Amino acid sequence: MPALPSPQDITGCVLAGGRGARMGGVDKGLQLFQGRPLVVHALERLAPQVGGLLINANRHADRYAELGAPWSAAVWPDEEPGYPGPLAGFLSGLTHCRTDWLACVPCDTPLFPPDLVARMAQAVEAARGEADIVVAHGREISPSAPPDAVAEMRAQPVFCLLRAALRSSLQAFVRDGGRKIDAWTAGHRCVAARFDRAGERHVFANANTLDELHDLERHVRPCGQEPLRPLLD
Ligand SMILES: Nc1nc2c(ncn2[C@@H]2O[C@H](COP(=O)(O)OP(=O)(O)OP(=O)(O)O)[C@@H](O)[C@H]2O)c(=O)[nH]1
Ligand SMILES: [Mg+2]
Repeated sequence: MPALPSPQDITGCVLAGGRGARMGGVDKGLQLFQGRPLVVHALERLAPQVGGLLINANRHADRYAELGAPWSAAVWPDEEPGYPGPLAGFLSGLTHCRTDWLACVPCDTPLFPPDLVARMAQAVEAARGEADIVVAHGREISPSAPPDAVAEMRAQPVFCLLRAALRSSLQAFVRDGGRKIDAWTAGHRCVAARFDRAGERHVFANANTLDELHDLERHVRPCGQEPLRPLLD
């Protein structure tokens, strides 16, 4: 198998299966961002990077199916009940993808890098194919923060590239009550992909509350032909 996964080897999975507790329990992926549901922004940005798409959601399956239709993105819920966390979303994606790799992104981070998947794939190649998981690393700075705001580079583990063969390991981990992403990834060959270039200060800014969502919205160019970008990088 070649060391560099190509887009056709990768299914993109938009994670929209959370409780949205900090947003008052709403279904986050359906919240509007500049007039369109967050899940649509994620699908639109991920589509050119991968061979196919799926959506992981635990509520409003019909609505997600309708929104995913332009990309033929099927909607799958968690296998485990009770909102066990993002690992359950990874598991659902690994169960239903038909490619060797799965690229996960959350639904609440509309500025994620347009070359996210290619750079995670390059990290597999840099490891000469000796990697089963790539986790994105980057800063998480709101576009509304002052220009001199600083934040540490840190793992952004819901942005990851997973080898599909990890499914049974993840299923066992989740069934045994495992919930922490890093506890699971630590048992596998895991490498980092760094997103620290000019213009990448805000790429992992995510909306966990409605205030954060509106704040993010105010500081991003209205959508046009170009991917969403912060007003000031
Ligand atoms: N499938 C699935 N995905 C989840 C679950 N919990 C969180 N996620 C996803 O993981 C990503 C990051 O989670 P959060 O930003 O905390 O979103 P959330 O869990 O909906 O929000 P809070 O309830 O406020 O923590 C989001 O894309 C969520 O949809 C879960 O139990 N199942
Ligand atoms: Mg979040």
